[in-house]
Amino acid sequence: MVNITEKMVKNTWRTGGVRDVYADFNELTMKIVASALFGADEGSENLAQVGPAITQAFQFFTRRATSMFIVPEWIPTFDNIQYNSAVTGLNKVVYRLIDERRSQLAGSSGSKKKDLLTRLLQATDDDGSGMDDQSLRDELMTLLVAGQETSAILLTWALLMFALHPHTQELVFQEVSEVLGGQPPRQSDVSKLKYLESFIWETLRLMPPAYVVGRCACRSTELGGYQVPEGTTMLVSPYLLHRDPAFWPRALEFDPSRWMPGGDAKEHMENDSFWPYGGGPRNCIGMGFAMMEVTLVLATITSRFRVSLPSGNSIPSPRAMITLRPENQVNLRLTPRRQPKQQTPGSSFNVKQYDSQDRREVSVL
Ligand code: HEM
Repeated sequence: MVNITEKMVKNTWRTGGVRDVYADFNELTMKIVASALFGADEGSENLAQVGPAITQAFQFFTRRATSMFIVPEWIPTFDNIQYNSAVTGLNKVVYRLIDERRSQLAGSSGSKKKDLLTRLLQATDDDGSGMDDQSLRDELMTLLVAGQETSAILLTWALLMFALHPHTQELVFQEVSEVLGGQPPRQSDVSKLKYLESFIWETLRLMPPAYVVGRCACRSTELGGYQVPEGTTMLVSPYLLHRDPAFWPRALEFDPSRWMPGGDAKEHMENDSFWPYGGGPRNCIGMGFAMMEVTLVLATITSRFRVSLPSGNSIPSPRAMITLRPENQVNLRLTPRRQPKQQTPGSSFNVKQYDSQDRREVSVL
């Protein structure tokens, strides 16, 4: 994760300037998730084919989700033809990857790759049988689709929050400098970056990428005084829940310190008024991956750049599609920071330096 982010920062963002961070994060999270799932290397032909095909399939579903009339997929409209060709392209790449890896693992030297594909290919049922190609393809595609865009959106809203609440950005910078001592972040640093974690929870509270979560009643029941017939789909909105003043004091205020020790937010994780990753036994399987990814990416970026909204630009707004994604481009200014001298990592960071004068409600979003 860090290597891929460092490459983006060194190659694409090197001199800073104004960038559409939403586009950059979509590319970045595609590379990260593809590398974790099937070891697709940056610049590889496989990755070059998967990225655009996923984007095309997503655009199709987005248009579908917001369209009044749904044309069955077998009718050869322009949209359907494009979608079917994207799926065919994706299948071709994923089946080829599975084939190649199967052969490598069967060969005498095995495969050095320790990604999810290798692990799934090595997994067996109690009767000794492994997964067939279609099940493998379905697993990989589910994780790729569920794990790429959501993380890109969260990273985008996080950078926008940095720009809108500069004092939180400086606090993250101080903590990151203190903990990392000028070195790139490592997995073991994640648990030490408490303020950054709080910042991410607060971004997820106000701007949850999965703004709505569905449940289907498997039998008729009564819920909150309403009769719910079997088969009914019900939608719960984390977006509304997280902004409800009945559950959240100062609900519209962006205040990461509410998640710090002594703050009042953590109890909401237990009382079901905080649902950015859903809830119950079918909650998000990728939560740990996403939190690690977003922490490492933000730590890498914060130590190198100050993020701001270019003067004269309006605040980018969200659009509730399948996910709560930015309506348009999210152009932010990245100003390179002077690199701090390498120092011994420490832990004297103190959130009491928090300056409340600069708090601002996010009702504009
Ligand atoms: C910021 C990033 C992410 C957010 C906000 C997010 C959010 C969610 C939400 C709200 C659900 C529905 C849970 C429910 O119905 O209770 C979900 C399901 C799921 N997510 Fe994520 N997710 C993220 C990242 C990821 C990643 C990185 C992966 C995998 C690499 C992933 C894989 C999945 C899968 C497979 C499911 C379906 C689980 C099931 O039905 O059992 N997600 N996610």
